[in-house]
Amino acid sequence: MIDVTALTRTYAGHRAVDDVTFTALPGRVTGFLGPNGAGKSTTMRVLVGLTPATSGSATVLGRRYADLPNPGREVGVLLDASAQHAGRTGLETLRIAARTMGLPARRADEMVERVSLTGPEARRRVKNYSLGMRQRLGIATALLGDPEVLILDEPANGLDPAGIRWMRDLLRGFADDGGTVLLSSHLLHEIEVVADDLVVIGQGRIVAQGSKAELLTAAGTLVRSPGVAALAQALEAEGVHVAPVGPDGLRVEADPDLVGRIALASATPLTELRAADGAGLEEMFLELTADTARESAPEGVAA
Ligand SMILES: Nc1ncnc2c1ncn2[C@@H]1O[C@H](COP(=O)(O)OP(=O)(O)OP(=O)(O)O)[C@@H](O)[C@H]1O
Repeated sequence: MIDVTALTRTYAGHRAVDDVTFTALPGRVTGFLGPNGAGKSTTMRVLVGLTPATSGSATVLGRRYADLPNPGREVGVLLDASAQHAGRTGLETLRIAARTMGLPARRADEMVERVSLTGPEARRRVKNYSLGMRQRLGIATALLGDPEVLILDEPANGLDPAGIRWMRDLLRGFADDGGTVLLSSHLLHEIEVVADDLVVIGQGRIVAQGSKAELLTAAGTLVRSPGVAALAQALEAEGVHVAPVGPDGLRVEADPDLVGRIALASATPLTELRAADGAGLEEMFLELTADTARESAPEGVAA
């Protein structure tokens, strides 16, 4: 269980994290999603005591991370895979971490297997590791103490498709066994597949949160029609909010059933009518973060 309440972290007057509140529950994977610079890493750094909060609180298993007696046994953390000691081998890294946590050395060997590093890879110095191998080593370190909670910042960075699949299965299994997983990403698709709950952040502020199912439902209906203008008018006359999608489509904040009935009543032909899930979540993410993403065009400039 992770609890973040009214958390604010300011750097030189800039609110990197601004009044953020969310919970990550046991048995669920919570995806922490936002564009670059949104405040994900800062929130996670506060959670694990690497950066103090300016105000608000962040607790893991009901306590501040710094107050956990043996944090590695309770919380597995992967914040920056490139922060590992470059001159040590992977196995040495794990053995030292095991000793620090009071675990037997064989636990390190078990973790090497768990993250599918080969024997020769585990005996190679970390400076010669690929980014994907560093991520696997970082995940092995996080899992070493058999924690209840995992906090992972962009863990899929550098993993190939098979590695991403492997990590997804690992996180799913961890949550299914009752663990709490908080993982961040700036890529919706990466998170969409594995997360049960989503917390979306832009410019330090939460812009949406809820179960993936809820957020998908909130994405409404996608409808296309050769008479799209008339359809938009009919829907709006019923008090239903619409937004254009392409030349002949609308995204409608209502169920497909209601949209179909209004189309029938207004005798407007339809070429497509469906729940706007999947693509809807992506659109929602882009919309929610468009104001905050650095890629968005400045006001008054055509994109
Ligand atoms: N130590 C620091 N000093 C000053 N500003 C900082 C510091 N750490 C983070 N920031 C600023 O806080 C904001 C949030 O950064 P953060 O790294 O938390 O974002 P993020 O969502 O993790 O982004 P990314 O996806 O790029 O990793 C950014 O504007 C960043 O420049």
